[in-house]
Amino acid sequence: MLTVAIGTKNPAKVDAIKNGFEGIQANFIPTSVPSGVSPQPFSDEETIQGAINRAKNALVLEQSDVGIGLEGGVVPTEYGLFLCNWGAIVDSTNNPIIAGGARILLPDEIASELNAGKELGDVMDAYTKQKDIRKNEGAIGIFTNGYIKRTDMFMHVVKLLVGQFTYRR
Ligand SMILES: O=P(O)(O)OP(=O)(O)OP(=O)(O)OC[C@H]1O[C@@H](n2cnc3c(O)ncnc32)[C@H](O)[C@@H]1O
Ligand SMILES: [Mg+2]
Repeated sequence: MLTVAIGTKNPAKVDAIKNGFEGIQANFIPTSVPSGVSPQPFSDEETIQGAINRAKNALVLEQSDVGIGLEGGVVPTEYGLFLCNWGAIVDSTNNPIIAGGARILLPDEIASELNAGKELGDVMDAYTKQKDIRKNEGAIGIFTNGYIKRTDMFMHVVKLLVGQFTYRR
């Protein structure tokens, strides 16, 4: 059976990966690996690099057939600060395949906290007076009023990855 190393133990990401591998029998191994980028990535490039690093680190650590990494970040634009999300999938033969997720603008009061150096996960917990928003509906779930939760958004990314991966194989 295909072994898939997952470069995180965050349940919002792990569930997205398990559900995104629709129709494929696989053994999933969530594992803690370094992203190799800052805890709060601040560009598409840095967020992509984090996703690729997680995928490669997980593959090597677990000696699996496939490694997969998901990374959240933000991107400053003239419209404000966007949430961004990226994923990467690797096997031992291929260059990583990458795919991006939905993006929405963060409210200015959240953006200013991030610009001051805080991590979105911590800011969201303080803003909502809840714990571990990042492991549950996420910022995207809060600001879309629950219409798109973090795991839904990441599952879409995972399907983009798995689809490209199986097409090329
Ligand atoms: O355990 P890991 O896999 O690291 O999961 P994480 O929730 O920290 O996720 P990322 O490292 O990919 O996200 C980078 C930062 O952005 C935060 N973040 C990203 N998306 C978020 C969301 O939708 N809701 C809350 N925090 C989010 C997260 O807490 C980190 O501070
Ligand atoms: Mg993190």
